[in-house]
Amino acid sequence: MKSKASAPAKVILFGEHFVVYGVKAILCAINKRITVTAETIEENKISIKSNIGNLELEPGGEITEINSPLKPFYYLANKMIRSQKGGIQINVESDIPLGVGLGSSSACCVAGAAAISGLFKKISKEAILELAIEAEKTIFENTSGADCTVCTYGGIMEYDKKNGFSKIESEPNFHLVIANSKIEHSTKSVVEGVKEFKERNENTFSTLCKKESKLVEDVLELLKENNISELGNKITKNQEYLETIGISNDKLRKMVQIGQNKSFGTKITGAGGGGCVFALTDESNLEETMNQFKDENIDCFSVKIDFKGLDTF
Ligand SMILES: Nc1ncnc2c1ncn2[C@@H]1O[C@H](COP(=O)(O)OP(=O)(O)O)[C@@H](O)[C@H]1O
Ligand SMILES: C[C@@](O)(CCOP(=O)(O)O)CC(=O)O
Repeated sequence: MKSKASAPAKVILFGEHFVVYGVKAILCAINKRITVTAETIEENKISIKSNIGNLELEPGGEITEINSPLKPFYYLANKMIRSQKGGIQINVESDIPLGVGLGSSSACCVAGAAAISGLFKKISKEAILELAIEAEKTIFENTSGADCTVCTYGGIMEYDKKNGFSKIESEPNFHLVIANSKIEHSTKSVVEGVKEFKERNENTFSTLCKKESKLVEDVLELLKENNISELGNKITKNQEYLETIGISNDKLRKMVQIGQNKSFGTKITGAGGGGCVFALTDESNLEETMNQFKDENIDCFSVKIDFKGLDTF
């Protein structure tokens, strides 16, 4: 028996960090994917193969004792296999760069949850999402669940901690150029740095939260109108707020400047401190924007919104 699923990467378009303090963020899924194939096997083992390494263990192991980036897959396989005889072989194929804020971990957990559960029974998307969030918590306990949600449902969504997510139904036709600083970041430590900034600058931070909230409300209107150039101005504004809270650095600032030359607006996406920036473009300035990064030897690629989300085969 074989089961296969794939899930997309994601970008935070607006509101990272402020979302931690209750402000609404806007995220979208992008057309880079992780595909997971699961197969039942006769041997009593869980075997995981990926481009980042392999893991082979018997079922029934203690999850807290496993020290491997492939732990979420083991968690899922172990949970689904229960008392059944035999084992599971899992194969992971990815075109999402890892550890740079594009949600490779969430895509793994969502595709993994769907492929592995699919070996035993058909479950709803809601149930797959729930399983995926449980699996993601084995590597990042404090996940808000926003990343797994957008990987599951695809498209663009607004998200806040209190009300959860709500899909944005407009389908803006933009391209994002993603440029990778190749500096891996630790979301946890960057988030801690922002907390320290907040404690030292309570008034400034509270003003920024209000400004970000207003910006996000404006963006929701602009998305309905598909007003790309004005959306670009909001991206530039959002980047200023991210600079103020100290999550940028020389390399990211340089990359933002390069993106600004030809795109409608460029900003950091995700935690910052490293990771990626994205530049908003359409057909008219996509190539020129890509060339700006390439001329400076910065790794970049273009993506579109993925409206499909989780796909099962
Ligand atoms: N190709 C892959 N194969 C197996 N696991 C992967 C792969 N890509 C990502 N992962 C999982 O996701 C983790 C990276 O997640 P994280 O550091 O949060 O970065 P990101 O911002 O890309 O989600 C890895 O440690 C691993 O657990
Ligand atoms: C900084 C933050 O807003 C986003 C982090 O994004 P990422 O892990 O870099 O994809 C933290 C969070 O929302 O939990």
